[in-house]
Amino acid sequence: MNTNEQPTHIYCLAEKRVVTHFFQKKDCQCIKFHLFQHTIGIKLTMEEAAAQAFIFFLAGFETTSTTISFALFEMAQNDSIQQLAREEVRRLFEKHEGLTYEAVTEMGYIDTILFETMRKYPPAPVFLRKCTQTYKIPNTEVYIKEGQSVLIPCYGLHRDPEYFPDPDVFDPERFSAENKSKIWDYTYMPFGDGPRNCIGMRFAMIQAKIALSIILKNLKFNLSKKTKLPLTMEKKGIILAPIGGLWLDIKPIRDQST
Ligand code: HEM
Repeated sequence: MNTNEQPTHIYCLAEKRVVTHFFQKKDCQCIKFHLFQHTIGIKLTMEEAAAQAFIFFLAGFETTSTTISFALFEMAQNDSIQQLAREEVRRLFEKHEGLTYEAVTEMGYIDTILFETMRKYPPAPVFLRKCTQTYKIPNTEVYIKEGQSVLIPCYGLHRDPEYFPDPDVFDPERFSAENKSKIWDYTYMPFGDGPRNCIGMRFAMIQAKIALSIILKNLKFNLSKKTKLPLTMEKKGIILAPIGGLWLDIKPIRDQST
């Protein structure tokens, strides 16, 4: 790092963690860190360690919380979907005696809700690639030149009526076991695609299902008048976010049989 620059918060945190924990205490984590460096044959500099910590923080936090918020927003407007999801949670909590890994993996309906939420509101609305080899798009005269940046319009593809009829309608059934296979390749990519797709995909799905199941079991929610409809999205952010936020009226469920 350039010593004239102020270290970033993430850099300081990473340095504290790596230096004190890995290098001075020489505990189990330290051995794992050295083994990892040895195995892949790469030595991480402090800046690289800080960059990795930063991308995990950026990519792993807001994306999942945004997805959970939009899922609640859609369920607040679709009471039958909210009720079906709650029934699934109750059934699986009863079957598995609480919130277990098995219960989470069997939450098929909530899976479809999350997939449909990420179709309508992909947290990363666009992502980028850099062309490494000049490529001619088949049956056209269009060339993508080496070194050229390519922007992949995930939000646009997900809302294209050619691939998703009535794209503004929230319909988890699009992702039912029967319908999922009918979706065209590369038209649905909330986690990106290829060797650099989202590394946290499985973790994100589990995390979101745990959060949603606890919320659905204990709370009932409706749309608050404070939410401005139709939603308009912030134009400057990296992660999709509605202007003015999402507001819900939330009530605790006292009688678990309702
Ligand atoms: C709903 C939640 C999430 C969504 C929608 C999401 C989406 C994405 C997308 C679109 C990319 C770019 C993929 C590409 O360019 O092909 C990405 C990359 C990445 N994501 Fe996620 N993500 C989520 C959660 C997470 C979580 C929980 C973590 C970590 C704990 C994470 C870590 C990463 C990392 C490290 C990358 C960069 C991978 C690379 O460049 O090789 N993400 N994510």
